[in-house]
Amino acid sequence: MPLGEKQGDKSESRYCGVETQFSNDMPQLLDFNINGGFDFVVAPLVDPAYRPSQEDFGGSQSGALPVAGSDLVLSPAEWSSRVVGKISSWIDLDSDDEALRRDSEISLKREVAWATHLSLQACLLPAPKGLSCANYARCVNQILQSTSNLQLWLRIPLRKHEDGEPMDDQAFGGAPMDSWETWNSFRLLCEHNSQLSVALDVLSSLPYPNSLGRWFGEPVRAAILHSSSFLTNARGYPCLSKRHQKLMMAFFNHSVQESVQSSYILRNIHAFRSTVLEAFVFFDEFPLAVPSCGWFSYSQTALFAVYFSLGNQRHPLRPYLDYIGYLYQKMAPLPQQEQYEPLMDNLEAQTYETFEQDAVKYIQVRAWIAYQRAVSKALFDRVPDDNASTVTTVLMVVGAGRGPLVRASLQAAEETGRKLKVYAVEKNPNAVITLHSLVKLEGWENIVTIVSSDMRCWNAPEKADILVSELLGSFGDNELSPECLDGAQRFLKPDGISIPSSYTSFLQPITTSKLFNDVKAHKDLLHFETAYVVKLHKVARLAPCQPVFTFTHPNYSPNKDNQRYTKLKFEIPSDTGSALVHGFAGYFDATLYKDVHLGIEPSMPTPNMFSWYRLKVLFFMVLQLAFKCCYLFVLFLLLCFFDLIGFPTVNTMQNTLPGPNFLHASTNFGIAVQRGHSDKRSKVSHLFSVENTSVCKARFPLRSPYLEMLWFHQGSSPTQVSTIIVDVLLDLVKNWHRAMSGSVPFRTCASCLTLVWYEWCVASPSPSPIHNGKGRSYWVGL
Ligand SMILES: C[S@@+](CC[C@H](N)C(=O)[O-])C[C@H]1O[C@@H](n2cnc3c(N)ncnc32)[C@H](O)[C@@H]1O
Repeated sequence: MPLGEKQGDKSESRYCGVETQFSNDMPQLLDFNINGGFDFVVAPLVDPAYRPSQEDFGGSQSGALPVAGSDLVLSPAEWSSRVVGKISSWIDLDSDDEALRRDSEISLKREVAWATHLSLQACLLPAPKGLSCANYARCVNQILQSTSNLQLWLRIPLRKHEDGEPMDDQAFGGAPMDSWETWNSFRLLCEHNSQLSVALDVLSSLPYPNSLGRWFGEPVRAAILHSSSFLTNARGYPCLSKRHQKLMMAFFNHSVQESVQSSYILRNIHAFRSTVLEAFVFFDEFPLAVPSCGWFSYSQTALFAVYFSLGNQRHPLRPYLDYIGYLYQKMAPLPQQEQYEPLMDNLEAQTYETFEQDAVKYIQVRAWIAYQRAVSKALFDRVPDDNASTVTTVLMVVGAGRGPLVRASLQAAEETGRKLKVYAVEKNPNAVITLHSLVKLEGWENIVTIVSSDMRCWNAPEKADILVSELLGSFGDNELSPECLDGAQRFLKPDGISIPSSYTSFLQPITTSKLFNDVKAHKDLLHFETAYVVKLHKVARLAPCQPVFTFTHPNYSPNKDNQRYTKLKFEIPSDTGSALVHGFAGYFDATLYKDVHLGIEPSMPTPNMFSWYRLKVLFFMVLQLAFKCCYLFVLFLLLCFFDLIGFPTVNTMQNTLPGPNFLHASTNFGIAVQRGHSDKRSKVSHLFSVENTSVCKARFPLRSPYLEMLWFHQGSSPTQVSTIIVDVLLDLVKNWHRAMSGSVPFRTCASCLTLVWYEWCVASPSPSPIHNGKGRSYWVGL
């Protein structure tokens, strides 16, 4: 039964399963639990008492696996939609016991092969038993290479040893202090395979919030809630602590799965029940199906009988299920915009393109309003009331596009009662056609002059009082606004006003397995060097944003230079633990004029603005309702008029570091960023990327995890693409050399570290690659 049907809810967080013991009667097992309200079972596929080595001593004469029924006992649809295979939990591939290790490997492979044969969607892998999981990961990686549809969920206890806490290394087989590190090692050894994800065991005590936050950037497919994590309320029903509730909500919101285990509740009712069932709450895409009827296996029958005798036909875990359903229902209804989010994750989908078009339109609507306010304020400052009817202000919209800023400027003039003369400068001839028809349509011929030209080479007939432009990218300057405006400011009066007057870019390190895997799927470096505009959703923001570059206009500095270099040091909260930086989120904030801002930097409250996310929500809600209720539309317009709705911001993932940019950030780290123009053909930089960081950490301790990044920006033409080059501190490079030259096997080394030399060629249309000796060489396309 889904936890709740919410309008527009397509999330994976609505389904709830139950972990069962081994039963050789799958139909009965399924029937009992589905009738009990669960959507699926997580069931062992093979008798846990079985060991492959028994066969050597005649333990199994048949050669067949002691499985939970043949493939024919359930329909293919039931196997696929109702059963998650639980791989034998005794498996320990890193055991010192040779026989156990060998049995483990054989069993793991056989059970997964059986699950594949049954067409299961997923299997739950047991948690790594100890600190070392290299052989386990190697074996899983091998399996993943030959499986295409099966998802493997690695069970990981949600625990991290905090300072001052007593050590409890017995739990989960002596798992390490920070289970995130176990997961990180494992997935790195499995090369970020997208079929490998996490099933988090949520225990009664939770790590600190910052360390919990790391999981939101990880592919958590299931959360397993243990009944021991529940409290009992005054009426005797199970409930969760505030912290657990908050975590659950966060999981729901991230479409992460949550799971609950039930030993506590069952033990309260009847001793043996604690070994019978464990409850899961899953948020997954298991389709609903009408379960077939059946009867119960011995243990299930016994359990059921006890319930009958208690006069209670409910599943013993039903109160827990109901409580989770209640929490889910308690969440605010999903905004309509959320329906589009999955589309936004996939930048290449046509549906995303369609949605993006709408979002862009809305962003523009909001921008125009902010621009109108900025122009109004500038007009008030420029022309005193007494001169309003006599002085004509010359305003140039440079990069006019299809005319929205021309319209915003004329509306500002009307609003302030100032006289305006507008030049609309646009280099795109197609947009100029639209501009001409707009001017004709609106009857602006006497006020607006259209100039079809590049602003940098246009000879203006007169100088402007106000220069209005919107050439900003999501990372501020990345669409070459500084270079264009520097070219245009020669036709701004010395005391003239530029709108925007300044803008700043921001960076923030993030963990985001999802986006990383999407980029990695392209299997080339080019995609790692691309900046993506995405809705950041499944990300862990590891440290607060930091400002990167600021540009101010007009810029009359004698040494005007758009090259920039800065170093950023990110402070990761001390209770976070280790973290993996997949990339950086980029943002901007622009001052249009005085207190009028446009921005998407999340932590900086921009006056009278909402985030893009919330505004997008507002837009879709209001627009749809407007068709139904005119007054709401009027309300929307009023809000716009009084600027109570701010400009929508676009959250952006700027994958600004080229290559797979990993940095094991168990301590704070920094990057250095340079922006600018280089015409030296001989300019060679080093790109250092650290992959498989835990291995890297173990073999080459990064004494100073400090990454230097040089960012060169093609400064001359907006039509040319800029490139980003990373330089790395020498000690990191030395580590790499040391690894290459000896002790470490090449393969391991190559998967850990990649050192690439770039040549950055401004002039050459086909830059020549520089060979880096033992490493790979790449082209840098400009
Ligand atoms: C981001 S769009 C903004 C368009 C419009 N102002 C709006 O708000 O919809 C930037 C516009 O500037 C134009 N543009 C960019 N560089 C230019 C240049 N050097 N000279 C003239 N127009 C330019 C582009 O063609 C594009 O139409």
